[in-house]
Amino acid sequence: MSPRFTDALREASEPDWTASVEHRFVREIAAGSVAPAVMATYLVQDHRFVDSFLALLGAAVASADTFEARLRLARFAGTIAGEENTYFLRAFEALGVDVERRIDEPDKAPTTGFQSLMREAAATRSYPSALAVLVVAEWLYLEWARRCPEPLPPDFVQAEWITLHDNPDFRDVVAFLRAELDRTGPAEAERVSDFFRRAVRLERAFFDAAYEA
Ligand SMILES: Cc1ncc(CO)c(N)n1
Repeated sequence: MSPRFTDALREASEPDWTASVEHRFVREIAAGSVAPAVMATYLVQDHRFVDSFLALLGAAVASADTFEARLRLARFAGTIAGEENTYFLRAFEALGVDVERRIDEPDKAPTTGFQSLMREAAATRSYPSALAVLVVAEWLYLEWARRCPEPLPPDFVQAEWITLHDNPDFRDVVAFLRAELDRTGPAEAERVSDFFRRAVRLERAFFDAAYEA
């Protein structure tokens, strides 16, 4: 039996995939021991990631080939714009990150890298290319969050960052995105593989960057 298209993509993205889901950040957040300064640096950068991610999700809404997919993607965009953005604002408050810092802190290289990768994927106006980057972002995050054993850390900033990426609705989103890429990706396998590979490399670098002052 041939493997699923998305399983083959993940396999081809090693060793970066495993280095990401087993990253120091993941081990620390599972234990509730991410230093507040690291968490603040990470979340300031990630809020900008989410901005570009939403733009890419919009491109996927526009390029999807079925009404069902458009509905599912649009509902997911609602979750990010609502629940997830509210988490960021509560976390910034708890960590003492003010608006000036959120605006003034320079982008780190992986943040810039993601912004341009997502803009490039959106500009193709190809649904599978947009999906390739979306699948990496959501599947890889589910895979690390799933590995965090109970009990959750007492600090809500760390606990909710885990549960935002491991809950029934999020699992459903990942299953949907993977199924869509399995269905539409093989027709553009070369371009899709390239986007997937580059996105996984950036995920690893994004975690690394949280530890660089
Ligand atoms: C860098 C990064 N990758 C994936 C996700 C999940 O959307 C995120 N919030 N940030």
